[in-house]
Amino acid sequence: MAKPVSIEVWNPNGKYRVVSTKSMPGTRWINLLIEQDCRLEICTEKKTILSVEDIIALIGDKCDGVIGQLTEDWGETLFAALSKAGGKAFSNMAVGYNNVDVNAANKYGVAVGNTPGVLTETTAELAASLSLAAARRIVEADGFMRAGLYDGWLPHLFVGNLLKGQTVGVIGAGRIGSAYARMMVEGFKMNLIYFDLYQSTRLEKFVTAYGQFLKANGEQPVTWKRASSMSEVLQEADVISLHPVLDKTTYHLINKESLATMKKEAILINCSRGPVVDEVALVEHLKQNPMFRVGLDVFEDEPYMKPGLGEMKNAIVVPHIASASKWTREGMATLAALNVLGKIKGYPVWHDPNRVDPFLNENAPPPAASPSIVNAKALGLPVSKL
Ligand SMILES: NC(=O)c1ccc[n+]([C@@H]2O[C@H](COP(=O)([O-])OP(=O)(O)OC[C@H]3O[C@@H](n4cnc5c(N)ncnc54)[C@H](O)[C@@H]3O)[C@@H](O)[C@H]2O)c1
Ligand SMILES: O=C(O)[C@H](O)CO
Repeated sequence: MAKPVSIEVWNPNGKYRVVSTKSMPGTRWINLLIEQDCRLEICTEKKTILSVEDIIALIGDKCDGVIGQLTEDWGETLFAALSKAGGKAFSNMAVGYNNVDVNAANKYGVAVGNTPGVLTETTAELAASLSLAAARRIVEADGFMRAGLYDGWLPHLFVGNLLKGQTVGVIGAGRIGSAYARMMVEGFKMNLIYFDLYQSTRLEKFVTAYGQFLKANGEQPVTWKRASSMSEVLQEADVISLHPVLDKTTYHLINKESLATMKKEAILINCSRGPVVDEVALVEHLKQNPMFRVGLDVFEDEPYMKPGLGEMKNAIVVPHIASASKWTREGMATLAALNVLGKIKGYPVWHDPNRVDPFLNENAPPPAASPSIVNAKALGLPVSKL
């Protein structure tokens, strides 16, 4: 028998019971649900990561939909429990859904939502921040200053890397990877090399046009190259940022062998998912190559770091905050709530998950659709014609 879990209740007499496993930023998502006759229960348990047992207790005997988090294990057990309680809607409050077994959701006919687009620029900005912080050794220098070690300007003090004219490498040039590439190319006049399973024509066009602009103004034009393999990117780039989805093709993409092919003074950024990098191999590489630097937002066994990582001066580590801007987090909450609401109300699925702006406009009612359902096709859900 699962232990009861503490909750806060909104609109107790609502017809549809929706559960959110965490409190989420903003109030728009709450209002949108209660205006549409939902009784909303928000879990108020103090512990950060809820167990499967906790979530089963939250689902209870009758539940129409759940908004969950990327830290939760949404597999067979939870989808079976949700389906038994009459629920057909789940949404992660995240764009990544590697914590969700979509096949299990399909088996129980549960729609799985995610929150693309609203976090693209925010996440790319954190990847750019880590790139700059690593290149210019900002965290090390800050620690030095606070420790009272600064006793005057010196020619060799915290010398780092100039980005201008260097090559930025992007692995996974989807929404976030492309936004990051544009920031680094336009902001720092870096050349681009990227690897993705698909061609990113818009990104290529952008770099070409910016290169032409620079040339017309008497500056060195920036260039782009689509690599035919990931190893080409690792060998050629000075700064490499990882932005693929996590699946079996990207697990430990960066490992002992691939690290060995990178430049000794390269910078590696990971704002995708921890297991894309073999963290044990990375720690060893950082020890052997003091001029190699990393900026990590995600870790292989979150919330833990592999032994030794926290002591490395050439590593910058932050706690999975890439999407943590107020606008983005409130928007993620809105999209997640609307994914669940849309399925409960029988709305179609939005036609383009890359263009979710209409759902984020606070001055207008959202479209009658679920913004992004990743298994819409498998479940045969209708698509909005708007
Ligand atoms: N750190 C964070 O807080 C944070 C925030 C947002 C997203 N993310 C992660 O970033 C990922 C990407 O998000 P997005 O919105 O850009 O998704 P996206 O689907 O637009 O982009 C992912 C890209 O990866 C590519 N890809 C897939 N397999 C590949 C492979 N084997 N090699 C190279 N490229 C491959 C895809 O073709 C696609 O272009 C998410 O899945 C999530 O895990 C993390
Ligand atoms: O996948 C995601 O959305 C992130 O990891 C959290 O923003």
